[in-house]
Amino acid sequence: MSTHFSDAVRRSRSGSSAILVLEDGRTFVGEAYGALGETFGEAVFTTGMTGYQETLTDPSYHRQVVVQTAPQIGNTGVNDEDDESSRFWVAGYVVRDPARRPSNWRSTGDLGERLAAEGVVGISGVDTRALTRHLRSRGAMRAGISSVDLDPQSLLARVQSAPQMAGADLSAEVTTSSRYTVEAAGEHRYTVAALDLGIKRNVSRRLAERGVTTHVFPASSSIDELLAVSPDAVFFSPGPGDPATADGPVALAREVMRREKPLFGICFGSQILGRALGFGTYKLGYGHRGINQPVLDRTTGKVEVTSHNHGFAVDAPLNTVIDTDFGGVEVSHVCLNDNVVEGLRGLEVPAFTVQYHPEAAAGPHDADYLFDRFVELVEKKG
Ligand SMILES: NC(=O)CC[C@H](N)C(=O)O
Repeated sequence: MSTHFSDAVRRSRSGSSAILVLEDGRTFVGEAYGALGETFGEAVFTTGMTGYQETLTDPSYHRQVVVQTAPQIGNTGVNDEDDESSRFWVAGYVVRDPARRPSNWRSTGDLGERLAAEGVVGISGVDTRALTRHLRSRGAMRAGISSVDLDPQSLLARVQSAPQMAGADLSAEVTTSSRYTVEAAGEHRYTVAALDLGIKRNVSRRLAERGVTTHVFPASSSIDELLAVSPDAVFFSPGPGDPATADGPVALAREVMRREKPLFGICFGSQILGRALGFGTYKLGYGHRGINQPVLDRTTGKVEVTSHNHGFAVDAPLNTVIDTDFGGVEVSHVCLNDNVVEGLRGLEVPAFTVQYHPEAAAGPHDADYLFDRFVELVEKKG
């Protein structure tokens, strides 16, 4: 460790020191936040000003070191209502200024303590603006956080041998071990079989509000297992990892479409459906993560402000009807920041997808209508 560097480590504000090392060698010094220890993952930034609890519990962040661009994190503590799954999933957590004293009427605890209890190794006191600009110009990359080894060179060697996100097949690590059911709220109207590739609770909640009973299935389920609950429709969930690895779910999506069951896919589910229709997927430079991404719904001409969390995207031509094994398909939604494909729609097969998060949690509710569209598709089919 250079003298200059150890001085910086000693100067850190309080508690234990920690370092963050990116795979290109860029290093940030700060304080340990959450659990003490060492962790590795893909460094990505999210721009949401609210919703850190939903972010931390979103399974799609599995194996990612999440950088919050919002400078103050933890102000409203944690509560018993906002978890999007049964645990924290992020591989590591990077913030600038953690709240010393959380305050909110729903708060039941402190974020730093919850991070520690969940075993999430984090770092605070980081210049998250500089880090974000670095990731934005160089791209998302592997990173390590350590409060046990403060030597950047030795940490860098381990960062460089950590697994990449490209090629990562993570569904089996986040999916439910057995099937469970989320009952419709009020009168039951329809039954949906949902493939859990890393589902968020708000998806089944949004469906339940519309009279849908959702049976949530493990990622490795077969078409016969799905059909055994006599679903009116099938849903493919969001989830972590590289869609290029998801051959099992891609084959399943083709089976669903062959049977002309209505099919809706969100995010990872959208990428899988894209592949099932014959499109490729690719890795974005630094991804879309935040809750104010503008998306154009080309079927209505309306712009919606939406919640995103994706590092990969579907490669499909924007301005034409595309001929696929399942008939004509068009790009229904695009991101207005960069023209990335944000949704697909079958013109003959009853299937559609969005690459972003109509379930929000966190985020605005502009895209809530997509759950209505799903139910309308089921109605039409029935
Ligand atoms: N939220 C998601 O479903 C993410 C999908 C995929 N893992 C990506 O990063 O693009």
